[in-house]
Amino acid sequence: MKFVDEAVIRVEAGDGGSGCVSFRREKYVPDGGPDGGDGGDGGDVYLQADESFNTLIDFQFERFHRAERGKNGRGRDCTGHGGEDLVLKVPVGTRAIDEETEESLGDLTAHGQRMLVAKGGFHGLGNTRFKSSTNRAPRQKTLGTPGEVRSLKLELMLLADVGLLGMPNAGKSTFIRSVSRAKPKVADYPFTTLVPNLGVVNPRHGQSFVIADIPGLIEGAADGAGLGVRFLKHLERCRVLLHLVDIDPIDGSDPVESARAIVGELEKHSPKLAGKPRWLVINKTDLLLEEELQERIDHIVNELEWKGEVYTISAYNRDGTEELSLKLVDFIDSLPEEEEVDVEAEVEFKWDNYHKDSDSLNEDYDDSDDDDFDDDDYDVEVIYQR
Ligand SMILES: Nc1nc2c(ncn2[C@@H]2O[C@H](COP(=O)(O)OP(=O)(O)OP(=O)(O)O)[C@@H](O)[C@H]2O)c(=O)[nH]1
Ligand SMILES: [Mg+2]
Repeated sequence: MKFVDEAVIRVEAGDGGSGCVSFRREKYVPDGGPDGGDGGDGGDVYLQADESFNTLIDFQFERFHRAERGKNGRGRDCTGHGGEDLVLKVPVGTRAIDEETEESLGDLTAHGQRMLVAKGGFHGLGNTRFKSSTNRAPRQKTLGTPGEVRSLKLELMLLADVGLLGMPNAGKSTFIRSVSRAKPKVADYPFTTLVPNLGVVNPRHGQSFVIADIPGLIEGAADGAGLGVRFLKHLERCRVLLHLVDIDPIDGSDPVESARAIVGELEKHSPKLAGKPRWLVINKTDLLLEEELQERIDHIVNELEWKGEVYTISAYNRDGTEELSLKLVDFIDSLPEEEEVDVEAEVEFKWDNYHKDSDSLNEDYDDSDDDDFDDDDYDVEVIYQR
């Protein structure tokens, strides 16, 4: 399964509707007072996690998303309607990043969780608001403020329980093929896998886990060699990592050296990942005769001074793979639940002082000595003129 896990979109909140300048005009009521209503606030744009989506592929095709503008105010004290909010459904596990500042806005980690990503504009005020004892026929109004516009980078962290690590050609894709229904390409050359693959493993009825196959790592990956370490981020949420080691590499390289290189890259790139439970999985046992096999396994384990779990498999023959899957499902089930996420809580909005600007805008209007109706009319929407 090909996984689209990044998308850049543009979100535009609605502008605030403008206030209105209008005066009451009725039979037998000469000189009716001001009755221009306020505009409505612009609609906000939210991201909402939804477990029925598991890729960001829709956002690759539809990049522009705009919430509704607030309606302008009208005469007879009619306030304009607020613009409708726009809620974009994204898969659980999506992270939103501001493309310009590269600031992470937050992660959506549970179904139903919402995050505000663009705040709608604040409404403009109608002329009713400017009425005072000295100015009973004000002709001021304010315009709505523009809605926020933002370029967002969405990243989907694959929510895999088990992550596969290893050199190119170690047999990672063969392993995921043998234990799940995922069918990534397998070939006898390095860097066959170019995008992460996910597979669901179901070793026992009612118990399953998700496994992630990522492109192989090589020495220097943390500095960009090969395909680099950018795919390691997909393993950040895994509960356990499987380090696959080819027992008899076709290019004659030393499995111990290769394994050390992987651990080195992991530590260099992310101490958090390096601190996760890691199991050694020695693959391709079918390539060696039995007497040679045990010797080679012991050698690898001793040289690496490996203290943790060790498994030996032949991913190709499916030898030992079922046992490993059962151990994995039991291990994952035995772990304490991950921190509870408060689903009700909205993710904090980082620009909550946004309205400060629109408030100060209104203070600029000092109508105490503004009796001159011919004053700058440029932004006044005149509905009624005496
Ligand atoms: N004999 C034998 N060959 C295997 C076994 N597992 C994988 N292979 C072979 O090793 C080669 C590489 O396998 P892949 O599964 O593509 O390896 P990978 O780790 O996904 O490689 P990259 O995607 O390049 O990182 C293929 O030719 C497989 O057929 C095994 O258990 N025994
Ligand atoms: Mg592969």
